[in-house]
Amino acid sequence: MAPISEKELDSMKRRVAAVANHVNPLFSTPASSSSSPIIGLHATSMRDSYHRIHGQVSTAEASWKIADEQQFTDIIYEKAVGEGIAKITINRPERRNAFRPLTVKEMIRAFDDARDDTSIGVIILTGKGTQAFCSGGDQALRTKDGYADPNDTGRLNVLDLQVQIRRLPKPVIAMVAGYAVGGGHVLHMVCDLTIAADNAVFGQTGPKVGSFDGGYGSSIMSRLIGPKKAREMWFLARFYSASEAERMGLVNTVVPLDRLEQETVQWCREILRNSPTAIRILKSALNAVDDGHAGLQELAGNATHIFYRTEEGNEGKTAYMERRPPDFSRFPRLP
Ligand SMILES: CC(C)(COP(=O)(O)OP(=O)(O)OC[C@H]1O[C@@H](n2cnc3c(N)ncnc32)[C@H](O)[C@@H]1OP(=O)(O)O)[C@@H](O)C(=O)NCCC(=O)NCCSC(=O)CCC(=O)c1ccccc1C(=O)O
Repeated sequence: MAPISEKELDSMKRRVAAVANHVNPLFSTPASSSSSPIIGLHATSMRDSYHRIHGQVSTAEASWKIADEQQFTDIIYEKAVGEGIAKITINRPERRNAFRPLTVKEMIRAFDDARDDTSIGVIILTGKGTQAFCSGGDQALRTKDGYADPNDTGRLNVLDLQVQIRRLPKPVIAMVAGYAVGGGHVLHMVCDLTIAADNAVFGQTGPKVGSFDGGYGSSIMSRLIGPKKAREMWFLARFYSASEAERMGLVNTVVPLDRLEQETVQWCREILRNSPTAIRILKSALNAVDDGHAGLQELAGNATHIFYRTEEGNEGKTAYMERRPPDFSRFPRLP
């Protein structure tokens, strides 16, 4: 038998831990979201039978291991030891984590890896340090074609990243400390959930610096905060505090800066003990109407994915391979 690589071993450990975390009650302090309007309900539900059986998720710090086989320079790519969480950190704090084309290319590779790793169930996107999540495209590298690394033709390759996050069949959580502005603001909006630190600042700067995002940056924003507020945010290009952003529906919760990662990891753990297939389909379902044909394709692709795992789906393939007519008669025509 071929020896198991370190990567495969890591992956196996994460899958086993996911099962263990589900069946073993892990009693610890309940998730407390000071700003959550449903805190009372959340606290009450801790006494129901689900919580008696499953307990609370652990609030222990995650232990991160670099998953950097691809030698990144502009990002840090990590996976939590023993649990299904990946973390992608934009690592240009001296530029307030502005992205250049290389940064985006590296993020795309890391997201691809996290998608393909079956032991990963949730991905955190964040920025290095506490001053910025991301300040958008690196203006020093902006050319008339878009953003270009030295000797390259310019492009707007962050648009590919936005589509990748939107279609990725696992939840992506933006963990925001400091500025999330310009294209950085669009990135957090494209993520499925946003957990903000109390020092977070949100806003679009495009109209001030001669740029705009008329794609997801406009349509998703309008869905999140409503058409009037979206116009305000783009036309005036003001900045908003974390609490204003929470009131507007731009973020899921706001926590003290020193609890940002703990809270985010706790949300990841809560997601991880739920059904991966349910989460996968819900993500595509929640995007489907807005994403039109692409949304339908994503949702329907999930149906095919599940169908391939059924006896009925398999009978068609097996019959074809055995050069015989398929026998679908044993499968009921359900009402
Ligand atoms: C983020 C700030 C508000 C932070 O202010 P402050 O804390 O005072 O720090 P500074 O001293 O300003 O900055 C420190 C240092 O970082 C450099 N820097 C910061 N942001 C950028 C940036 N975006 N590009 C290049 N460099 C940046 C800054 O120059 C300083 O360097 P020094 O050498 O120390 O002087 C503030 O920094 C700020 O307002 N930054 C600019 C924000 C901005 O306008 N971003 C660009 C918006 S446009 C965009 O992101 C387009 C993205 C895109 O590709 C796109 C294209 C097409 C469709 C959609 C999109 C999309 O939106 O994604």
